[in-house]
Amino acid sequence: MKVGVVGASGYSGEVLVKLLLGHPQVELAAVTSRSHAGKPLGAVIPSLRGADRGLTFVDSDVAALATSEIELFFLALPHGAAATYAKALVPAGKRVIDLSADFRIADLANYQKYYGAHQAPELLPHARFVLPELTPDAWKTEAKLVASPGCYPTSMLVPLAPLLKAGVISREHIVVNSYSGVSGAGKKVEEAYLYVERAESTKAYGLVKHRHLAEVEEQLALHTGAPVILQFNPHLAPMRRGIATTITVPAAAGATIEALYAAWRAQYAGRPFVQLLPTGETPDTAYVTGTNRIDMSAVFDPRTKNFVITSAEDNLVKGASGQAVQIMNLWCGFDETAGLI
Ligand SMILES: NC(=O)C1=CN([C@@H]2O[C@H](COP(=O)(O)OP(=O)(O)OC[C@H]3O[C@@H](n4cnc5c(N)ncnc54)[C@H](OP(=O)(O)O)[C@@H]3O)[C@@H](O)[C@H]2O)C=CC1
Ligand SMILES: CC(=O)N[C@@H](CCC(=O)OP(=O)(O)O)C(=O)O
Repeated sequence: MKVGVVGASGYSGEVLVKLLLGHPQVELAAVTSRSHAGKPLGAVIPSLRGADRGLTFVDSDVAALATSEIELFFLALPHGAAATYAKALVPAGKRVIDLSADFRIADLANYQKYYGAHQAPELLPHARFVLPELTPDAWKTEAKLVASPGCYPTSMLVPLAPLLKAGVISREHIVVNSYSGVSGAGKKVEEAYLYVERAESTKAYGLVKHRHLAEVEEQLALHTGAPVILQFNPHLAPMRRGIATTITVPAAAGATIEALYAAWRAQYAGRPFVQLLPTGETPDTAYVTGTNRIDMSAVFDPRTKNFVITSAEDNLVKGASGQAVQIMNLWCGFDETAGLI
């Protein structure tokens, strides 16, 4: 099957390209970028020098992509831009997996509250938000367009959704602190992301209403049947990639750590990309970088009666491109783990 990456010169695009070049069932047939059109892939992504299969960047010309032989496109574009591509590709019969936020939020008013005007609201009924370990299978036949979850949302939804559903944690007073590598901000030249600003320094940002709350709260309400409100505190950490998330939440009356792990095991038994670490052992971004895994664990604090839950993932793999490949695998009937570790 021929696939293409639109926006292949960005951070998530680069990781997608590498995963797809190593995928046993697909042929990477197009890599696009407006600013690098005409350049060999290995000249723009130096880690692929000599290994770029002769691919050359083409312009991100949506009309040409819509009439190409390519069956499935990954959109690794900023939100807003992604919708304008989907608007032409989906009616042309292409499958689209969008890494941006444009189709993650089913409720248009909720999208507009955080992102402003939507460029293709007519596609929303055909789009499905898919977090493979949580989303019921119906999406595989219903979707024309799949929204891959955000990086921070993956790090919270995977731990929280089964626990809220099982009633082992409180629905209130959920506090989430996340620490992201700087690649999470995309490949942009801004003072805030310069080496001198970010090296050996950590700071909170995006308080108190980060845009990812839109999809996290919508998904938690969907999975658990009632509204959930989170306090979300994102931080920029001095690392290239990775997200470490710590969630503090009151335990439900009588809930034990064993009940918490039982709820996780019930949801994730047999899922290759969710690893449960024993209570007392905490996940580390160093051990998930380059993998499609999310590692997580929890501990009960008898003093405060809180559970403290921690997760770690690579923002560019399970938080973006690896998860998008996992979605393609499930959508196209390939092995879920094809091309992924
Ligand atoms: N970085 C991360 O950790 C994560 C990112 N995402 C999402 O994935 C998407 C891509 O993110 P990321 O890789 O970080 O972004 P980057 O800024 O690193 O890359 C963006 C890519 O899109 C292209 N592009 C930029 N503007 C436009 C436009 N208006 N029209 C067409 N192409 C454009 C750029 O190439 P050129 O300008 O040459 O065309 C580049 O290839 C975003 O929606 C982001 O929110 C999701 C999860 C995690
Ligand atoms: C560190 C950093 O700046 N992170 C980005 C989120 C990462 C991202 O790309 O957002 P999506 O997952 O929605 O695509 C931010 O806070 O806006």
